[in-house]
Amino acid sequence: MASIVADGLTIEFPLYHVAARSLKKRLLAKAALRVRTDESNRVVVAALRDLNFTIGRGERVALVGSNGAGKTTLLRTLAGIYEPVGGELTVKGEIGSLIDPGAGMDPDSTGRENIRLRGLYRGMDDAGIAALEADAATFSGLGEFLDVPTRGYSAGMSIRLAFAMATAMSPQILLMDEWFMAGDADFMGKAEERLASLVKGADIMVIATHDFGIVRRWCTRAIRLNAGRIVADGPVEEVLGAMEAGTPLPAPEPAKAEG
Ligand SMILES: Nc1ncnc2c1ncn2[C@@H]1O[C@H](COP(=O)(O)OP(=O)(O)OP(=O)(O)O)[C@@H](O)[C@H]1O
Repeated sequence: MASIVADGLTIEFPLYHVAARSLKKRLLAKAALRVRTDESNRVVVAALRDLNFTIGRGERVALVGSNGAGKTTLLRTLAGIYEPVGGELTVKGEIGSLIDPGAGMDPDSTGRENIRLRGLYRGMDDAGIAALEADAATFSGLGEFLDVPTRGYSAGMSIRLAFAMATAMSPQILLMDEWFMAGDADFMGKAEERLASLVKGADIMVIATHDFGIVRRWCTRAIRLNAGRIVADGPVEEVLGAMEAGTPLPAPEPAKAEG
């Protein structure tokens, strides 16, 4: 059964090019809550700090919070793109991610080749790959562009292909960034039904979004992040209601300084 368990999950990014002593000092003083120096005297930004949560089967979770809160970082960590520097993350179940349209695509290969590569990566047999190719070709509506290297695709074309490929499979855990819901109107009209059945078929969905309409429509639970910490976690109306009412956040704790 699909599940996600985070226990003290922490993600940090080193900030390179911050070697000059005075700049480092100024940065640390200004952003003391989020930035610290590590044991190697590097300046690091704490993108996620000590997160604890469990997501189980049937939950559709929205990650909400202001810019830089950590939503995308958490989504990417769940997808296995970032390694935690602290704590533990246990993800059980096959993941399908609609996070970066270019992720997992070879820019020098054509759309069609990328579809085949994805099928191979998923361990599909020839018949499965042919079916995937036919389905993604029809659904993406890319026509002759399917035989052009994806490097030359516009953002909208990349979304179409990524969407077509991802929704042709049915992952147990669906990870999604909101802009996957923001394709052109024509395409989204067609995509809507498919997205709904994808969400329905998944055991767990996690979506990062600023759009409360999307949250209310698709989600059962909201986790609110602020400066890399969870500040609220509960039913959608409870979390969004507090955000809309402007309920003040608890005072943030500074990142632990080591250097
Ligand atoms: N690759 C990276 N290198 C360095 N810092 C990063 C990196 N990715 C994210 N960060 C930092 O981590 C913090 C969280 O960023 P993140 O993109 O996860 O926020 P977000 O909630 O998704 O924001 P937005 O709503 O603007 O997309 C920010 O301070 C950001 O600058």
